[in-house]
Amino acid sequence: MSNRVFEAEEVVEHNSPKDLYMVFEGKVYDVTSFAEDHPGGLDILLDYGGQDCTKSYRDVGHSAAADELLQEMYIGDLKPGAEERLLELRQPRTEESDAPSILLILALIIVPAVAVIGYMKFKG
Ligand code: HEM
Repeated sequence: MSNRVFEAEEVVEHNSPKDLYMVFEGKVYDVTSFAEDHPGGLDILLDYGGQDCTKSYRDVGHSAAADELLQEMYIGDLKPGAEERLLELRQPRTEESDAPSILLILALIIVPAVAVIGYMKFKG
């Protein structure tokens, strides 16, 4: 069976924590299931979501165990020569969730609370 070949256009779409592809040495890996457990953190992986991580992966000096893990997540090959196209298509990171941030929730509680307290003090 021949390996699936991915276009750069397809790989770049997979750049969120729940759908995360990465390219290493011309091969495409679906690291979604592992991303949350990455010892180096999810955040650093998201920086390479849908992108080539060959250099950074090597620079960290990942262990043979890490290499094996990576092989288990292999899903196909990047179209030959498409690395440059990947960079051209680089998209802004997709954030973890579209739920409102904790800061926003706090602001929504604190602002009315301060307003009510202020009003009560003002009334005497
Ligand atoms: C794409 C698949 C990846 C896999 C399967 C993977 C796997 C692992 C594993 C198993 C470790 C534990 C140490 C070791 O065994 O070497 C680790 C550590 C680490 N990884 Fe990755 N990694 C991946 C990608 C990356 C990328 C793209 C970066 C970006 C720079 C990165 C940064 C790190 C860092 C900084 C640590 C060290 C964490 C620490 O010891 O505090 N990893 N990774």
